[in-house]
Amino acid sequence: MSRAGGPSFDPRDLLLYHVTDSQLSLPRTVPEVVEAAVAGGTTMIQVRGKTMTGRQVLELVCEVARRVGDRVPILVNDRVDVYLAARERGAQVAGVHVGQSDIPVADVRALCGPGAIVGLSSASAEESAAIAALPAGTVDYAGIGPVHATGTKPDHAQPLGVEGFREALERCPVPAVAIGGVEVTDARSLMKAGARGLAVVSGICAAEDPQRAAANYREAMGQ
Ligand SMILES: Cc1ncc(COP(=O)(O)OP(=O)(O)O)c(N)n1
Ligand SMILES: Cc1ncsc1CCOP(=O)(O)O
Ligand SMILES: [Mg+2]
Repeated sequence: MSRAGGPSFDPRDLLLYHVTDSQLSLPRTVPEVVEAAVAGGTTMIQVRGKTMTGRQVLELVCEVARRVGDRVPILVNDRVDVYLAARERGAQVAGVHVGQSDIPVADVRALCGPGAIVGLSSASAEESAAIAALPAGTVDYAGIGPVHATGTKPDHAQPLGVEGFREALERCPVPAVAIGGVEVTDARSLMKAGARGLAVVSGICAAEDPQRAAANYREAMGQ
């Protein structure tokens, strides 16, 4: 669907969605890891910096966008203000991902406009079903999880497992990625369950070779 104000969302971009983590990327920088991951087949990036200041996240988003913003969509985790400031600076940044406790997604859509890509987290069939009650075009995609327990998000909800993921996906009116402890060995079952893609933090940025890691996910997905 084409929307005024920016590029339209292509669900195929969800295929291998890398969410960044500065600590897990060490000793490499996030932009270094992102460049390697994109070379290996990552199709979308979310800059997530839970312990960083707004200023630090803004600088990071602009640097990541400068390096790969013309190749894959760059989203900002949580921070609508950072997204808007990055756009104001001319950075190629595509949207925002929020969760159930962040700024309500309808407000995110209103602030970012119709051209932004807006993602919402779901941790259950009920949260997925609630997306259908929102005005059409509010949410472009959902991040459903955690599939497995993960140390990357200490405050995560009860893990769904692949069967719980399938149930939450069945009620979801928008394309969805699986997130949370997703390893290469999960790729086939999650895609078979209907995931449009996999969202991965540590599996890519903590890997010795992030480019190879991204390529391994793509191979395991058969795409
Ligand atoms: C693709 C994707 N899905 C889910 C999340 C989790 O978002 P949220 O629940 O807001 O948690 P934080 O990431 O903000 O800790 C995500 N970031 N990306
Ligand atoms: C951001 C987020 N939301 C649910 S689980 C999670 C962290 C996923 O990280 P990892 O891929 O390292 O398990
Ligand atoms: Mg959040």
